[in-house]
Formats: sequence, C-alpha cells, structure tokens
Amino acid sequence: MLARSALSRSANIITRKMQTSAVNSSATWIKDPAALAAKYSPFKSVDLPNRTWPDQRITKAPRWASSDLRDGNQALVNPMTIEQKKRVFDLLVKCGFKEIEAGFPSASETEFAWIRQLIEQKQCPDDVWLQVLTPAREELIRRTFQGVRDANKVILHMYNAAAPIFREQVFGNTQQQTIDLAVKHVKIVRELVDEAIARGDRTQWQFEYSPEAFSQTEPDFAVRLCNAVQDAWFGARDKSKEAPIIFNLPATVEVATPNNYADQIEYFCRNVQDRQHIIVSLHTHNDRGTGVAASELGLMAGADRVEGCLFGNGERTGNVDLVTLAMNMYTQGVSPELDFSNMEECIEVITSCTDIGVHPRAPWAGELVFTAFSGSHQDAIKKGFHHRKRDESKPWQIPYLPVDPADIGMTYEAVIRVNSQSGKGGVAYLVQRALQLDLPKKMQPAFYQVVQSISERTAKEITADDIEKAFRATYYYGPEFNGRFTLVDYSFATGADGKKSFQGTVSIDGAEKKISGDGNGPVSALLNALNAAWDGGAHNLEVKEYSEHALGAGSDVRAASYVQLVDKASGRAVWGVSSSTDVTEASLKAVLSAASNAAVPAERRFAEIEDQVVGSRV
Ligand SMILES: CC(=O)SCCNC(=O)CCNC(=O)[C@H](O)C(C)(C)COP(=O)(O)OP(=O)(O)OC[C@H]1O[C@@H](n2cnc3c(N)ncnc32)[C@H](O)[C@@H]1OP(=O)(O)O
Ligand SMILES: CC(C)C(=O)C(=O)O
Ligand SMILES: [Mg+2]
Repeated sequence: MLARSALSRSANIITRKMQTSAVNSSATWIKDPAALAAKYSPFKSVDLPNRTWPDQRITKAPRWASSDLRDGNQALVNPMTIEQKKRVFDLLVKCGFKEIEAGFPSASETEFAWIRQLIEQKQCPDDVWLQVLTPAREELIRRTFQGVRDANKVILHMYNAAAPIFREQVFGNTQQQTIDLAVKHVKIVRELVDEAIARGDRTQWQFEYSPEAFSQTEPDFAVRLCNAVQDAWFGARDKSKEAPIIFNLPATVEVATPNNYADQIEYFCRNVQDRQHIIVSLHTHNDRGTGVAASELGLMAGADRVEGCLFGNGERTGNVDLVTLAMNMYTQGVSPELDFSNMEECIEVITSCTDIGVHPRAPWAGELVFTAFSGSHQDAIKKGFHHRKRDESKPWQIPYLPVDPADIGMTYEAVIRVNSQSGKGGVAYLVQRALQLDLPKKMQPAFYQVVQSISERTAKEITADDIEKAFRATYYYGPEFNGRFTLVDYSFATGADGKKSFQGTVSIDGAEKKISGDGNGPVSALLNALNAAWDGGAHNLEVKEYSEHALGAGSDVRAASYVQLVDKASGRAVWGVSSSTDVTEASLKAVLSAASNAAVPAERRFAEIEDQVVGSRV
C-alpha cells in the first residue's frame, strides 16, 4: 500500500513510503490479473473508423490561452500573491499571449482584487483578452461579472462537468439535468452580457463553455450538451454577426492514449452544429504523461485553440505544457506566434512565482536538454557544427540538437560538458570554443588523455574552464605557463641550396643559450639546433606531424601551429602548440612547446598538469 506523508513545503514533493506490512503488491500487479481487471477498466474508445486526423499536419499556430493564473494557480501549495500574479501576467504578455485566463474572481477576495487591479490600473493591454472562470452557479456568475466590469475585452468562461462519473457521483444528475443546468446558467450569462451592452459598457465579450471532463463524456452527449449551450447563447441572433462561442473540450483527467482524444475532437468537430460559428479549444491535462501529444493530435483533428500553462503547471501532473507545444511547432518550421526566445526569463519568473522548478530534462527548457556528456554524441555535435559553418543559410540540422540553442537565448557553452563518459571530440570542441584552436585530429587523443586523467582523479565533471586551463598548462599556451624551452630571439639565413640556417637565443630552464642549426625549413633548423644543444646532444627529436591554420580574420589574423615530435631514443611522441601573428614564430614556439613536453617524463607531466588545474579550482 502507498501512503503519502504531509506535503513537504521545502522540498515541494510528496513522499511515498512503502509499508512493509502491506499486501504483497506483486500478487495483485502480476500474479492476479483478474483482481486487477476488477479494479480498473480500460478506456472505451470512440467508434470513428473513417477518422482523418492521422493524415493532417499542424501548419499554423492555434489561438493560445494561458491558464497559468487560474488552473496553474489553483494547484499550487501557496497560490500566487497579487505581485506574483502581476509578474506572471506581464511575462505572458511579453511572450505574446492574447488570451489570458487571469483568475477565478468569485473564488476569493484576493482573486477578485487582482482582476479589479488589472482593469482599474489598466494593466491589461488593449489587445489582450482577459479570461475569467466561473462555475455554473448564479451567485458566482454575478460576482464574476462584478469582477470584470469595465474591462476592455473579456472571455467569460463557464464550466460544469458532463461526464457520467461526475453526473453520478458529484451532481446526482441525469444527462438532461446536466443540460438544463448548463442552459439555465448560459442564459444568466447572456442576460448579464446584454445588460452590460445596454448600459453602454465598453467591454467586448466572448463566451467560453467547458463541458468539464469532456474526454470521459459520451461523445454524442457532449455534442448534444454543447448544441444546447449554443442555442441558449445565440438564441434567435444571427450567429454570423456574433463572436463565435468557444467550446473548450477538456481532458480534465487524462485517462487514455492521445489518439482517443483526437478521435473525440474529430467526432465533436464533425457533429457539433454550426461548426463555422464555434471555436474548438483544447484543454489537456497530463496524468498519463501525454498531454502534449493529446493537444497536438487534437489540433490535427481540427481544433482552433489551445489552453495550457508554461512548463506544464496545473492540477496534479499539470496542464499541457505550452512551452513544449510552441517549441515543437517552431522546430517544424511553423511559427508558434509566441516568443520564447528568452527562456531563462520565463523559467525564472514561473519558478519563482510558483515555487515549482523546471525539471532538468523538461523538453526544450530543462537545464540539461542541450547538453551532451557522452563521447559519441559530442563528436557528432562537433562535426555537425563544423558542417553547418559551410552554409548557415540551410535549415538547422545538427545531430542530437533538434533546435539551435541560440534561438531560445542559450549560449553554446552548455552544449558539451565533459565527464568520464566524454570523448576526444567533445574536448576538442571545448578547446575550439575557448581558444579558437582547431586541434588536428591526430592531436585530439593526446589532449583527451590529459583530460581523462583529471576526470578520473577528480571523479567530477570537468568544466570548460578546467579544460582551457588544462590545455594551456599542457602546451604552455599563454604567458602564465612556461616550458623548459622558450624562444628569446631568432633569425634565419637561406643558403644557396635553399636550406635554412637558424641562429637564435633559447631560454633553457631559465638560462639563455645561443644555439644554431640547419634544416630544410625553419622547424627542422630549430630542431637540429636544439637537439645539438640540449644535454650535450643527448636528445634526438624529430618532427612527426605538423599543421597550421589561421586564427581569426582581417588585420587581427594570427597563425596557430601544431607540432608532434618524436623522441627517437624512447619512441615517445609529444605535441606542442603555439600561435603568433607571425607564422614562422608560431611554428618555432610550437616546436619548443613540444620539446618542453618531451623533456619531462609522461607521468610527472600528467601530475603537474593535474595539480595546476585541480589546485586552481575554487
Ligand atoms: C477542472 C477545474 O479545474 S474546475 C475549476 C476548479 N477551481 C476551483 O475550484 C478554484 C476556486 N474555487 C473556489 O474558490 C470554491 O470552490 C468556490 C468559491 C468556487 C465555491 O466554493 P463553495 O461554494 O464553498 O463550494 P464548493 O467548492 O465546495 O462547491 C461545491 C458545490 O458546487 C457544485 N459545483 C461544482 N462545480 C460546479 C460547476 N461547475 N457548476 C455548478 N455547480 C458546481 C458542486 O456540485 C457542489 O454543490 P453542492 O454544494 O450542492 O453539493
Ligand atoms: C475548468 C476546466 C476547463 C478545467 O480546468 C478542466 O476541465 O480541466
Ligand atoms: Mg484544467
């Protein structure tokens, strides 16, 4: 048996404790299917054999309505204060919402005062519809009207539950009594709207009706109920001259796979009278974790409008997450007509006002959703970025990155993070981002080894800063890291045979020494000079790999050089890197960087670098 402890304020979670003395759960879950079947029954699907929604696509944004301040708010441990509501309201406006269910004015003095504040202090922009919810109860409807008096644009939203589970258990109503209840109260709303118009109030009105628990309601009854509501609302009026009625069809509790909801929506759209005079609105909850899918399929099935909350706040598992829905559309090349380009701000406002976090793996917005730790993902992303550089006008296509993080205001810093699961490609990517150095493929495993050894020693994530520091330390790249050999000055002469003669001063362990040597080019000339001077000619370093590339562009362009030397005596291969405005100087310094590495035994070198990186961590 599961028992819930009291709601924990600080952790925002409900803890569940397994009671060891409880019935052996596997007996009912697995060993006794008959007992299970007697307790739960499967959802009964709508019979819609000629459904068309599976072939449809979402090609335009729906009308969006945020219910953050109503459905989201009513499910919070501590409902929002007026100040918090204002912050969320302003955010919703900034994101582009034109229909905002701002509250339930008859619920409390705070709710009422908040709606009054929006109206009296003109805090609701002229092009935004202020939506308010009321049950089908006369005194609450009247209070709601008082709440929205003098507003510019109002969507008056009324609900009563339609499903058998509610008719039987909550209202004790037949189908006809449920229709009568709705019709009676629609007429009251109509009267109050007509009175306001007759009074000369400037308010523009829309009426929204929700048959609560629509997805658990018999589809033909839902249609009959809404047709009756439509008749009560329009009466003898010419519907074509009236604002359409909004039928909001909630999956109040998500009880079936999302295709069932789509069938219900298509059935409703086909059978409701005067479809052209109504707006079909979706309102999905996420009990089974498919609230987004249900809304998407519902749109394919013909709906015009979607209600939900940012980051899926709302009752129980929440309302449909509007951020996910909008981003899903965006990444299909369809403008959602909402703006989440500043995702961080959305997260900050919503989490601080609801006291509920955004899960690190929440679609599009979670802290880790653009981050690859694993080597093969990092390698593919790095190559993907490289590929994209060739033509950035092409549609976005980068492995493992279904959207450009920059589009939601994120930097690329978080895309690749390094831990013990990471590979050389990811490490090279971070070096490239930090220092613009495009490490030769053959060099990547060597530096990766350094990072791996730090990662294993610390058993922690290696940050981008750590990697930059490790790189600088490993290759003596930058003024704060000096190797055993540094270049002081140099000159070259070219012989009649084209050979180069190096003459220069090199600091060896802090002592300046004049050295000279010949070679086919500057690199081999320096290397020959160094081999002869170092430990009385005891070393014989040879160039194994050499490459260079430009760094930057225009007048700031520099050269980056990479050299791999091999010590012929031991067979040990080491890399060196340098950059300079002068390409020859860059290559000479890269040789000395590699030689400095060759001059320290590998084990000691790793230990030195680890100390420099780990020791400098704050
Ligand atoms: C699916 C949804 O999210 S619906 C929205 C739910 N949101 C909220 O309830 C938040 C705000 N609600 C409140 O502040 C309060 O519930 C109020 C002010 C609306 C009403 O409070 P109270 O009058 O104290 O009663 P309470 O909430 O217990 O109401 C239950 C009564 O309303 C009836 N009722 C419930 N919903 C509706 C409805 N949509 N239409 C008509 N009657 C309804 C119930 O059958 C019950 O009637 P009974 O007293 O005859 O048995
Ligand atoms: C009031 C209605 C629309 C509701 O929130 C629901 O049914 O989930
Ligand atoms: Mg709801």
